[in-house]
Order: sequence, then structure tokens, then C-alpha cells
Amino acid sequence: MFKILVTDKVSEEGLKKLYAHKDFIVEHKPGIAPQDLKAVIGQYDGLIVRNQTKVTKDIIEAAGNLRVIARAGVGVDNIDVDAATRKGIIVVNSPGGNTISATEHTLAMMLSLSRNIPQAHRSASRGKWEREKFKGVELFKKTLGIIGTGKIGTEVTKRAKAFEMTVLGYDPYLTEERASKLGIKKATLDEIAAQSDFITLHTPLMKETRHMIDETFLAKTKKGVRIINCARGGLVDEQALLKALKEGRVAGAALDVFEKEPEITPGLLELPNVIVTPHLGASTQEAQIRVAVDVSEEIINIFESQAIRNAINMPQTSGENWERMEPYLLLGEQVAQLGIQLLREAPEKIEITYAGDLLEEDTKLLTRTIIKGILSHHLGSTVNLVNALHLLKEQGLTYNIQRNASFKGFSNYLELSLYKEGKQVNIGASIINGFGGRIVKLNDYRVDIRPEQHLLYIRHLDIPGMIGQVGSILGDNDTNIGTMQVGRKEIGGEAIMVLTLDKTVSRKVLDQLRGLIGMKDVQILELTTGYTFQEEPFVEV
Ligand SMILES: NC(=O)c1ccc[n+]([C@@H]2O[C@H](COP(=O)([O-])OP(=O)(O)OC[C@H]3O[C@@H](n4cnc5c(N)ncnc54)[C@H](O)[C@@H]3O)[C@@H](O)[C@H]2O)c1
Ligand SMILES: O=C(O)CC[C@@H](O)C(=O)O
Repeated sequence: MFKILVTDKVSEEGLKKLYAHKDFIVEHKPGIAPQDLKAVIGQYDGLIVRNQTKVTKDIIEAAGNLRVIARAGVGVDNIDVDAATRKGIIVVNSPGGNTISATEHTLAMMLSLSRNIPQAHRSASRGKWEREKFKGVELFKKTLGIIGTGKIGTEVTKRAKAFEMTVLGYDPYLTEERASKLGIKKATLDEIAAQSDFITLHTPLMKETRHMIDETFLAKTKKGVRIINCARGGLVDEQALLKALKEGRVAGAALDVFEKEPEITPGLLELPNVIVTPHLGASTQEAQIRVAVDVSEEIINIFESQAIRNAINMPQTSGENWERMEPYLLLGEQVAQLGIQLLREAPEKIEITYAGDLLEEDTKLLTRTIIKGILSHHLGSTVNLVNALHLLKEQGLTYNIQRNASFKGFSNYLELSLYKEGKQVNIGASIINGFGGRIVKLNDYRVDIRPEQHLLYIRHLDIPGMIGQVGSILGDNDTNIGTMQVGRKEIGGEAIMVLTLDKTVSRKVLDQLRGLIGMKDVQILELTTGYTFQEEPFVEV
């Protein structure tokens, strides 16, 4: 049973799949204090949060069993993703579950701001009838500057077009082609500042975007601009905004998010042209169900080893990509295990080559699988797909990927080369239709080896009687040979034998084999992943 802890208010209806699943127990501790969370987190395999719980490094370090932190929403700024990555914990979110709600909230804020709705409501509900005081402005024919034309920015665009606004978009990823498809003008930040009557922000909060609306930007804005922020608090320098509002350069601001939530910079609320909501962008019944459904499915996928769609600290995989890549992931791990055992020590350089059909695939997850397979040999179960690249870097190692378009011979091919102080190991492998994964190259030798649990790798002189002697020693010691591959480069030169065995051999047998005249090296190779004694059914093509 996997124990999942929910520490923020997350939709019960959206979590139904988790409740109903036989492998999960879901516990709720909403509002748990940080020190209490730290004390209990070690008991849980998964944690679900919205944005109230701060999942700090301290808490992550205390989380001995945790495999996943799921954010029921978009922004993961309340989670120390780096600390989670170092610990090998997957962080997932729901990137699209609240897009429409946040979009509609942005439009609601823009309309409320332009027509003074909250202020007029307050006045009217106090018995006043101040029609002149709350005269507003239309959106019709006004220019809207959208900073960040991702999911929410795009949806806001569509709705602003319905109001017949002219839309300017600024986003490093906005191309002319996409802008014209959306019916908007691609602009620079300065153009947005100079031309917009309304500016709305839809970027994540990062080093580059923190205080993007600052004194310098505000000084360039058209007088009377109205600013809407339903994205992240730190995007706007609240002190600079306060000053621009007081000076009258900015005619109004609608804010759903703040630099230090739940605090609001003193002075802002005293201004008559500032309207606020307490981070309500995603607070609709529909969005809350959607985000909870999304993270429940992701958690089930993670524990059932299915494709994960929305991991923050792992490559994304679609279900289709996962299905095509699954056999390669297994083969990649086996190649890595063989490679590192053959090298016998930690590599100083790693090279991975992809060819054939693999050139058409997203191989990021395969690369991580191979790196994980290599590192696990020395670092054990602390390595997983989340932290493999981080741990590699920590070891001061790099890897190099080659994509070989001129490779011929197999319809798909991957090769791992490991290097250490003049020593090199090369393992080539392919998925052969109808036969599954095969090792097809071992150092300089062409081979055809089905990866199995117990392998024996023998280097010897190419002299008569060697195969017989090896067979006899194994037979005398009750060790059945499954398959045997032999190879040599030249008559009388160095040759290899690779045997698959039904069980591993003892040190005594190894010593007997090593004692044979002409024997150069005998090495046991063990695969811990996905070995099979069953031939896959033949698939006609
Ligand atoms: N108020 C809420 O409750 C609420 C709800 C949902 C999302 N959000 C926030 O809204 C924001 C947008 O969410 P989304 O789902 O549209 O994200 P998204 O990832 O789909 O889009 C973000 C866009 O910002 C762009 N961007 C990044 N750096 C930029 C820069 N320096 N200048 C201009 N554009 C830049 C990216 O290229 C991307 O296109 C996020 O901060 C998210 O956390 C808030
Ligand atoms: O209400 C929430 O959970 C916050 C939503 C929003 O800020 C997000 O990033 O998804």
C-alpha cells in the first residue's frame, strides 16, 4: 500500500480515483504546521499540495520514502524542486487544469477594473448612488498588451478579440506565424509599454521575470494604462506600482497575486483604483476537480510505472511515446549494466549513440535510463530517473550523445561507450522484430546475445579445445549453458565467448576456468532488470 498525504484543500471529487484504487491510502492533514509535516513526512510515499504548503528543502530531506510531490495546480514555486530532484523525488503538476478559470478571472478583473465594479458595489451597498463617480472605460478598440502568450495568455487573447480589442503579445516563444494565427501583433516589451491601454501578465515567476513591471517599465507606459496581474506576485514591483498609481501614470490595477501573500503592500488598498482578490484565479469548482483528477492520475501512473505526462523534473512522455520506447528503456538499462560491469570501474567519459528508428524518437528518457543504469552500479538505489543527471554532474561526469544518420545494418540501434584511463568498452544493441532486445556488438566483436540474468564473458586465445574445456568445467559443476556466442578477429588471435547460464557460477568454477591454458579473462555479468527466459512470440511483418 502506498500512503499519500494531502496537506492543502484539494477537491475530494477530483481525488476519487486515488480513493478507489486498491494500492493507495489517502490521508488529509490540511493546514499542518511545517514542523509537524517534517515529523510525519517520512511515513508517506506521495504528497499532494496546492500552494499553501511550503515544501521546503528541510521537509524534503526528512522525506525518506517520498516518491512524488504533486502540485494540484500550475506554479511549483512553493516546492523546492532542486531539493526534490537531488533526492530523486518526482514533482508533477497539472499544467492545464486551471487555465480556463485563470483566464476567466483575468477577464473578470479587467472588466471590473474598467467599470469600477467592486468600488461601485461597495458604495451602492452602503446606500449611496454615485453614478458619476464610477464612470468607466470600454474595452472596445482599446489596446491590450499580453506579456506571456502561453496557455492562459492565449486564452485571454481569444476572449479579448471577442471584445474587439487590439492585442499585442510579448513572449520569447511567440513567432510571427503564431501571432498571426492568433490575430495579434508580436511586440517588444517597450512597444507594449508605449501602446497598451491595458497590460496583463501571464508568465511564470523566475529570475528573469521577477519585477519585470518595475519603475523603468512603468516610466515607459502610456499615461492612464491599467495593469492586471493574475499570474504571480513577484512579477510586479508593488512599491513601483504604488508610486505610478499615486502619480496617475497608471489609472488602475487589478491584482490577484502578491509579492508576499497573504500580505498586500501597505498603501495599495487605500487607493480607490486598485482592486484585489486573494489569489482566486484557479478557485472554481471545475478547475479544482480537474487539477485533482490530473494529479491523481499522475500519481497512479508513477506507482504503476506508466508514462508520466506532467513531471517538472523529468522528461515528458506521451502514452504513445512510452509504448514505443518501453522496449528500448529495458534494453538501455541492460546495456548500461553490462557496460559498467565490463569496464569494472567508474567511467570518466560516457558516449551514447542512437541510430535508425531511434532518430525519430524523443530519447531523453532513454538517455536518463542508461545513465541511471551506469550510476546504479556504484551508487545503488539512491539513483533514479529523476536524479540521474544531477548525480552524474555531481560526480563531475558528462555524457555525449551522437545521432548517427548514416548507420546501416539494423533498423534501430543504440551503442554505449564507456571510457576510463585508456580503457574503452562498447556495447551495441538493437530491438529485433519478433525477437526482442539483443546485444549485437561487444567491444570489437559482432554478437547476437539475448540479455539474460546470468552471463559469462570469456576472453581467450583462439586455440583448439577451448570451447570443450569450458563446457566440461561448467557441466561438471552442474551449470547448464543456455546459449553460447563465440567470436574471433583472426585465427590464433584473441577470441571471446559469451555464455548465458541458468545460474551464476561459484568462485571455485571461476578459478578453474581462469586456470585454463590460453585463458585471458573470465567475468561474470549479471543483469538485474527485465531478463527473460521466454522467447517473444514471432511477429510477421
Ligand atoms: N492566479 C492563479 O490562481 C493562477 C492560476 C493558474 C496559473 N497561474 C499563473 O499564470 C502564469 C501563466 O500560466 P500558464 O499556464 O499560461 O503558463 P505557460 O507556461 O503556458 O505560459 C507561460 C508563458 O510565459 C512565457 N514567458 C517566459 N518568460 C517570459 C518573459 N521573460 N517574458 C514574456 N513571456 C515569458 C513562456 O514562454 C510561456 O509561453 C503562471 O505564472 C502560473 O503560475 C496563476
Ligand atoms: O489556487 C491555487 O491552488 C493556486 C493556483 C495557481 O496559482 C497555480 O499556479 O496553479
